Amino acid sequence: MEPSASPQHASWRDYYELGKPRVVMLIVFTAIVGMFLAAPGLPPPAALLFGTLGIGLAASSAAAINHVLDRRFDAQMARTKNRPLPTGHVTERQALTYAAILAVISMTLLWGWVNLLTATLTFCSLIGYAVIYTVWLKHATPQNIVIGGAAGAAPPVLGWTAVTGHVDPYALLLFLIIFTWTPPHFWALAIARRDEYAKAGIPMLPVAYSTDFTRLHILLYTILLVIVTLLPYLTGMSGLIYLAAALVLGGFFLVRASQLKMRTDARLPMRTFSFSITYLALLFAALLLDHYVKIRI
Ligand code: HEM
Ligand SMILES: CC(C)=CCC/C(C)=C/CC/C(C)=C/COP(=O)(O)OP(=O)(O)O
Repeated sequence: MEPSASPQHASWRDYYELGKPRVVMLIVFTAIVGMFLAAPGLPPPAALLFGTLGIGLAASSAAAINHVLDRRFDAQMARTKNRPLPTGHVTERQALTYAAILAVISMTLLWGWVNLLTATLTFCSLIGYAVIYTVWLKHATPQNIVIGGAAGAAPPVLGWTAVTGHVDPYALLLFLIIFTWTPPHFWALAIARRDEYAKAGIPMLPVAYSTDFTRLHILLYTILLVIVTLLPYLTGMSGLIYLAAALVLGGFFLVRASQLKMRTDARLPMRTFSFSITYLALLFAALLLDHYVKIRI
């Protein structure tokens, strides 16, 4: 075994990877947008700072637990086999200790400096992803990511409650957007990685049914997503800047999803997956911009 593969050589980079930093960055961004939308002016600095840190650390802790619980499956897939646990760079004990430290800091910040509701909901999201999705849902049903998507959709609600202390119906609209976005986001990748999921025995939609069936469902969810993204405008939460962004971005997503349905070009699934990430980042950026530069007719 290479010296670098020994647990004694776990580097900061291995720990950084355990927290799935790129996914968590977008999750944290959606939480921050929730905080800004919850406040008429600017959110209180303590809620902004400790809320952001607390939610980000909880999401990273959940991701580290996912690395531990999924280590045997990760070892079987090309996409995940170089993660810190399958390579032996980090031991299970090290990863769990790291996850526990992050979770304790997160809960201390949220409970102590934000509010109990945000701490409780964040803890539920952590358990939802790290345990309920990873251990049970992922292996139980091809609807795994539809149901498990609730944990990933929670952050804007967490951001909102960090500022107001209550769950607002507008925050639930943001939840609904991410909840509806998750199936096209993940299933596009699942088509590209279908054979690996099949090899690992994980019943993702393209494995349990077919890639054709999955392509159809990506298109159907994308149509639903475009409709759901109109709700912030229709309910008066957001103005015309947001509406224009939702329509343009939604139009591009529909084109991508339709191409994916109609063509068998092998590059399309990963292009759709990458686009889904840009889409969500820009949609939430538009919500934020619109909150401060509101144009109405
Ligand atoms: C149950 C819900 C979700 C599932 C099953 C899922 C699945 C995945 C998978 C399998 C990857 C590839 C990761 C890798 O190769 O390391 C990924 C990447 C990504 N996901 Fe998700 N995702 C979900 C929710 C979310 C949410 C809620 C967000 C953000 C709001 C998000 C943002 C991202 C980003 C930014 C990446 C790219 C990471 C990179 O560049 O390595 N995902 N997702
Ligand atoms: C606020 C809070 C605590 C939220 C936690 C939510 C969270 C971290 C969601 C991440 C979603 C995600 C990366 C799923 C990957 O699925 P997978 O684990 O099946 O993918 P993989 O095969 O890449 O590991």
